[in-house]
Amino acid sequence: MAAVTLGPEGTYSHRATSAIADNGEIDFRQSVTAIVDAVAAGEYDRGVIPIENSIEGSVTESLDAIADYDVAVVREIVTPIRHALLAQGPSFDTVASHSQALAQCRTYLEREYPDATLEAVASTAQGVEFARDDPSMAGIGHPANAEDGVDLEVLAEDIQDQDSNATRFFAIAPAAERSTGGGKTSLVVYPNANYPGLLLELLEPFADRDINLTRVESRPSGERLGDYVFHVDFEAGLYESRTQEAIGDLEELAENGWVRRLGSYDTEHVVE
Ligand SMILES: O=C(O)C(=O)C[C@]1(C(=O)O)C=C[C@@H](O)C=C1
Repeated sequence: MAAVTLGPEGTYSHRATSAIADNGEIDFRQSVTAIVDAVAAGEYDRGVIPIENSIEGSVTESLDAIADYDVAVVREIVTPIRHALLAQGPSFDTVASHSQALAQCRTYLEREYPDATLEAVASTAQGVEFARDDPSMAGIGHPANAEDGVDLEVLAEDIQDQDSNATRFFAIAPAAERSTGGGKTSLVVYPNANYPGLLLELLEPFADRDINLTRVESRPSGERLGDYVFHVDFEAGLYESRTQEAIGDLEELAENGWVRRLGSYDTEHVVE
């Protein structure tokens, strides 16, 4: 199975992909949108993208990409994120990492390196590559990146603001692989309407059928200010009649917009 994820080698996305790629080939892209684009075009069987972090919240580029492209979500992968600070030595003036990782280590960086310049780069592993090439830079990423090629020093481990730091990834597939089986389902709803009580009406079909929502996130539709697309995740499969009924209600409410079924899936917890 050929899979694609955020590169270069050694990102957390790469680690999550290894857990589902069955020793198949893994290729890399520099952005989430490029990954979703490649899977939608049928170039890969699977793509793995970060969706949500327990400290920093949504990875908004991922939410927008799965709303914009026709792909299926076939699995969710939850993995702990334990960051290390890696450099050639203790004298550096710039810390480079993915914006999510820099934000997850905000308290540590403000306390220990208040004068360092923070540089957001495409991924954690990319930041570590910069540190490998340049003694004035440090990177934040998984500690295993220190051993790859020229050794880097692990200056500190477990520098994330919360010990329980975890990120949720989606495994995506070409749209034809959308499944109705699984314990969870994700939808994207664009009501294209704005009136008092709209959000309440969108949630009632789930409450009425005893379906537990696990996440509701709004993203700007891009059409006009104050107009939103809603990402809704819940604990039921598309195969269930209560889910089909709830989606039927949503489709009536969104008669001027659309409801996209991303698919049903199960969760995998990856600890390493
Ligand atoms: O840069 C990486 O290593 C990634 O896989 C991206 C990413 C993210 O976008 O959230 C994944 C997990 C961590 O939360 C930090 C960064």
